[in-house]
Amino acid sequence: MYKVLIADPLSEFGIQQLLDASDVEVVRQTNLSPAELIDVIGDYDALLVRSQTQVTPEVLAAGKKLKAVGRAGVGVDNIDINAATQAGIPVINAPDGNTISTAEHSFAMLMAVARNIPQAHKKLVDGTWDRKSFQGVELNNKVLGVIGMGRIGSEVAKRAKAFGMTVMGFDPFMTEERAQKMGVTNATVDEICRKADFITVHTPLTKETRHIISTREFAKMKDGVRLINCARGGIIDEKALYEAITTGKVAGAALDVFEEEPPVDNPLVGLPQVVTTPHLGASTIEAQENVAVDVSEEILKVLRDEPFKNAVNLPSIPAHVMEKVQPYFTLGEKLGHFLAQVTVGSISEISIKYSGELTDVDTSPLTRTVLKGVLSFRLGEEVNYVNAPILAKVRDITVTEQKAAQNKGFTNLLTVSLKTTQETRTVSGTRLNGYGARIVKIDDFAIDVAPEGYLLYIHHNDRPGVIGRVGSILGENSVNIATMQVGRRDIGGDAIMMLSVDKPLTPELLDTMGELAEVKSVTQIEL
Ligand SMILES: NC(=O)C1=CN([C@@H]2O[C@H](COP(=O)(O)OP(=O)(O)OC[C@H]3O[C@@H](n4cnc5c(N)ncnc54)[C@H](O)[C@@H]3O)[C@@H](O)[C@H]2O)C=CC1
Ligand SMILES: O=C(O)C(=O)COP(=O)(O)O
Repeated sequence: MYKVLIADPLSEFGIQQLLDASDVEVVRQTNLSPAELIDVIGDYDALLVRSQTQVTPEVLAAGKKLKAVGRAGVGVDNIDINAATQAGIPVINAPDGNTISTAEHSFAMLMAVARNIPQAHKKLVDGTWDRKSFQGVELNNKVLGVIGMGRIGSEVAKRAKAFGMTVMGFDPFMTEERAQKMGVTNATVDEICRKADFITVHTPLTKETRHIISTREFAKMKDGVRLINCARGGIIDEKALYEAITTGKVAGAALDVFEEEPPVDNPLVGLPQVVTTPHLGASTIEAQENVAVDVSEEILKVLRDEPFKNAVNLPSIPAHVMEKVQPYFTLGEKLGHFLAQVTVGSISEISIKYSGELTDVDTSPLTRTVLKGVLSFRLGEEVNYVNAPILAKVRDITVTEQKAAQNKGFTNLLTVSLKTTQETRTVSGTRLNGYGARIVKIDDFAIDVAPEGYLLYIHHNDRPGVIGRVGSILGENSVNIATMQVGRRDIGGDAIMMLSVDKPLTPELLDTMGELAEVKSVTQIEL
């Protein structure tokens, strides 16, 4: 039974599939203090949060059983991604579900600041019919600058155009073609500052975007400009914004997010020109249902060891790539695991060669499976697809990927080599139609073995009687042979035997086999 802790309020409808899952127990405990969370997290397999709960390195370290952290929303700045990656914990977010709600909220804020709606409302509620103080501005024919033209920024731009605004957008990933298609002028931050009547930010908060709008940028802006931040506090420098408003440069600002949340003694809150909401961008029935459904679905997949998408600490795999690489995930892992068991010495290099149709796609997800297979032999459950590359790197293991169009007759062929301080060993595998995964080559020996169960890998001299003696010893010791394959280079030369057996051999029996005449080595492998 998997235990899932929901630490921030999530939509009941959205988490229904978790509640319905017979292999999951859901516990809802919101408003836990950091110390309380650290205290309880050790019992849980997954943790689900929104933006409130801080998932610190200490929380992750205490979460000994944690297999996933889910974020029902986009921004993951409340989760220590580095620490999660080091610990091999996938962080799953729900990037699509709240786009429209946040774009609509941003637009509502833009209109509120253009027409002083909250201020006028408040005055009327307080008893004053004041029609003079709240003259606003039209949006029609005004210039809107959008910094960050991702999901939300693009939706805001679309709505602005419907209101007759000219839109200038800045995003390092926006191509000229996409800008044209959207009817947006591709601009720099500098150009936006000089020309825009309204500026809205929709980037994540990063080192680069922190204070992307500050004193220098305000100085370039038109008098009477209005700013909107429904992304993250700190993208607009709050001190510089306060200064720009109080000196009359900026006519107004609409803020849904703050450098410190909730804001404490923040002079912007309460300024007559500033409209504020308490981080409500994603707070709609629809968005909350969407993000909770999305993240619950993904968390279930992680817990059940099924392929998942949207992990922020794993590269996402497009569907057309997934279709090609997924059938090889298990094979990749098994080839790695096989080599880790047959090699001696400490590993210095893992190289993977892909040939055939796999050369057309990004094979890095497959490389992760190979690394997991190699490293998990020694490091056990500590290794997974998230942390395998880091664990290899900290151990100074070089990982190389090679692609060769030539495929030696197989639709696809994966060849993995492991270089250690003492030797280099190589294994190749493929998937055969109707037969599934097969190991087809070990070092220089052609072979055909299913990579599963208990295997005995015997290196011997090609002499009459060796195979019979091996079979007899196993039979005398009640070890049933399921399949047997032999491979040799030349008649009477170096040869290998690969047996799959129904149960593992005792160390004593392995020693006895190793002492047989003409047998050079016997290695037991479990796949
Ligand atoms: N107020 C709220 O409740 C909500 C806030 N958000 C926040 O909104 C922001 C945007 O979310 P999405 O549009 O879903 O993300 P997104 O990832 O689709 O878009 C972000 C865009 O910012 C761009 N970007 C990154 N660095 C940049 C830079 N230096 N200059 C200009 N652009 C840059 C990226 O290229 C990307 O296109 C995030 O910070 C997210 O956390 C999201 C949902 C709700
Ligand atoms: O999705 C995001 O990035 C948000 O900021 C929404 O935050 P929330 O889930 O409403 O606490």
